[in-house]
Amino acid sequence: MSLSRAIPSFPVVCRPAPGSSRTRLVKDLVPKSSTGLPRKSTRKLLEVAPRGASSGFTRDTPPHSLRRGKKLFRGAARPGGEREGRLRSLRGREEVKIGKRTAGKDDVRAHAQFDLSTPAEALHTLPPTFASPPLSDGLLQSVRNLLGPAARPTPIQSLSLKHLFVNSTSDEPRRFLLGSETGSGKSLAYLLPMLHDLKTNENLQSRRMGPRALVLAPTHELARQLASFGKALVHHARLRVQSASRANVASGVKARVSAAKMASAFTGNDAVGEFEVHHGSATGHPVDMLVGTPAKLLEMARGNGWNKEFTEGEEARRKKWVIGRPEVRLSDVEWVVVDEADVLFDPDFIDQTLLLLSDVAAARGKPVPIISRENKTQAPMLLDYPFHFVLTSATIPAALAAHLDAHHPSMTRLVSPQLHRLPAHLSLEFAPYSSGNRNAEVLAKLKTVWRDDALAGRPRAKVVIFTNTRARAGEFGAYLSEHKVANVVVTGGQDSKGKEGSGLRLYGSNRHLAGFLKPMSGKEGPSPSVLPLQGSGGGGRSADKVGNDGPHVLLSTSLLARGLDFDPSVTHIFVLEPPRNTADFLHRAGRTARAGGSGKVVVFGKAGGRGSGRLREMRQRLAALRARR
Ligand SMILES: Nc1ncnc2c1ncn2[C@@H]1O[C@H](COP(=O)(O)OP(=O)(O)OP(=O)(O)O)[C@@H](O)[C@H]1O
Repeated sequence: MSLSRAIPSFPVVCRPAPGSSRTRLVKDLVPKSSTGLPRKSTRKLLEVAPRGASSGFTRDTPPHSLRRGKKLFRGAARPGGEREGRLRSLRGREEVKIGKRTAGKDDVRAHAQFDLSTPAEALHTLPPTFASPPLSDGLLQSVRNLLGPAARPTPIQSLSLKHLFVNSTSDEPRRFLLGSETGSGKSLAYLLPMLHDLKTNENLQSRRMGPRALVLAPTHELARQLASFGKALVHHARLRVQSASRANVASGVKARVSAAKMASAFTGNDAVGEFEVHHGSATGHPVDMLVGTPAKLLEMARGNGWNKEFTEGEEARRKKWVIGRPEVRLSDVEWVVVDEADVLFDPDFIDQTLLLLSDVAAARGKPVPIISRENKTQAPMLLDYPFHFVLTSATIPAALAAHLDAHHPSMTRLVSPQLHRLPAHLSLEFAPYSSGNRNAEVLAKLKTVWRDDALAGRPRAKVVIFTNTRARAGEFGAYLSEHKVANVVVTGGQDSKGKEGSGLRLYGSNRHLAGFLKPMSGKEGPSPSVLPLQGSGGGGRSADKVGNDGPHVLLSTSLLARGLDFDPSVTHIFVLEPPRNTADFLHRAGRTARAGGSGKVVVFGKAGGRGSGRLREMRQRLAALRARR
């Protein structure tokens, strides 16, 4: 089959909204509204890890030793709209019934934002260790190298070990939603069964041209990190993992790579720049797992410029807009994972995501209907994708749950008991601005953190500061520079002219970001940051090796709040204004206190007057999540 024939010929009925996905992600990650599709009566399989498992990062004892029993919960069928109606009628009352228990206002608030329909008390026997089987020997070795020999699976990983490893001869597509709090190891929870399956069913003789697994992520930064993680895992399994995302280079540096080089990266030859190239193996077989944003993967599958408005006629010729050659074919794709599914199914991304999924289905010879959120009158229809389909998220907004109810009613939802909660060892401080000079107050707080570190003999904390706008990130970065505090600003709209990129303030490149991200190891042994886990929750600071000569302050918007695995040396998150919704807050806060480690979030906001309600509201919402039983 030629590459062009792999591209579906049906008309495109949905186009991504204008502006890059990256730009829109920076603006707002709010799941604004549901897809508009009516909720459907559904019966699905739900299972939670036991509550006693806590965050699950215990190293010495199996995390599930406190299990109280076992039971597979099958959620009762829910008539369309029942939950929404129930919530409406509940608002304003002090105590209400949710399921079998009485809930307070707190629960009602939490229910309004997130899907909490998975009951918390369904208890199970789950695998307490990483073992072979079900893992292959090679994967097990990689896990031990990455996490240390004593590492135990987290609850979401135990659920995955139990349910996602199935008889490899089964043709039945696996469909799962994995939900667990930030930093709880969801990447491994989907990578292990997927890589295991790819290895088990590997056939080096077949003339395969395209990837066998796609992992979708909302940002290039996350795509690159997931690809690095995947590479570390497949070291012993000898599979090929590739990031489709271009390097995030410093301002003014151009890193275009020719289509020929792109193509060669997928056939085992070398390339530079755009791709992190895994040098060709002896067999020269193409990439097994490809990670990228939906926009990037669509571009590779359909050809560069496929979504430009003017592809034919005078204007196109004038502007030299020509649809490029497809660089990758989708007919070999057996697995699709949607990481950060709540974002990729939110209104800003859902069209691209669904289009890519339908392209894969069509390329595999089983086209599915293309649904469009614009066509709200459509009846819910099943999307029976001909591949294994796994979604993961640290938050399950009601809109995502509605989409799954409507189109994937049989999808199994596996959730950890800590879903929609802050990490166990994360402390929270609210810091209302007390003067008109907000910048000075934040700087003073920063200095207090570092002074405390010095007094305690700890290495200086790295601090990630989130703002709601790019302008604010840039402005505060400039202020810090004036006060001799080196910082990096990584936002979706860096100054491409490099105007402000001089001096102490750096406009983010991969190198600068790397100083804050957890380094990847896996070949020789665990990375310094995962070896010595200290304190009750483990996850002590890494050795002072991770770019600690560079800036200790990173400023960003929501761009970096999703999925990125920050180093344990990032012990503080500053949130300069309350984010627009709780989900965004949970993701920002979750960049610290990862993998059972500890950390602190300081939330700034107006103390009084106009706009002060947002801080109060954020407090109430977080209290609601905390109070949830
Ligand atoms: N079983 C384990 N024991 C110890 N560390 C682990 C374990 N599983 C994963 N980790 C580490 O935990 C960190 C967080 O993992 P990961 O990024 O997959 O979390 P996540 O749940 O996807 O978070 P987010 O929701 O923020 O994307 C990683 O550094 C990973 O190496």
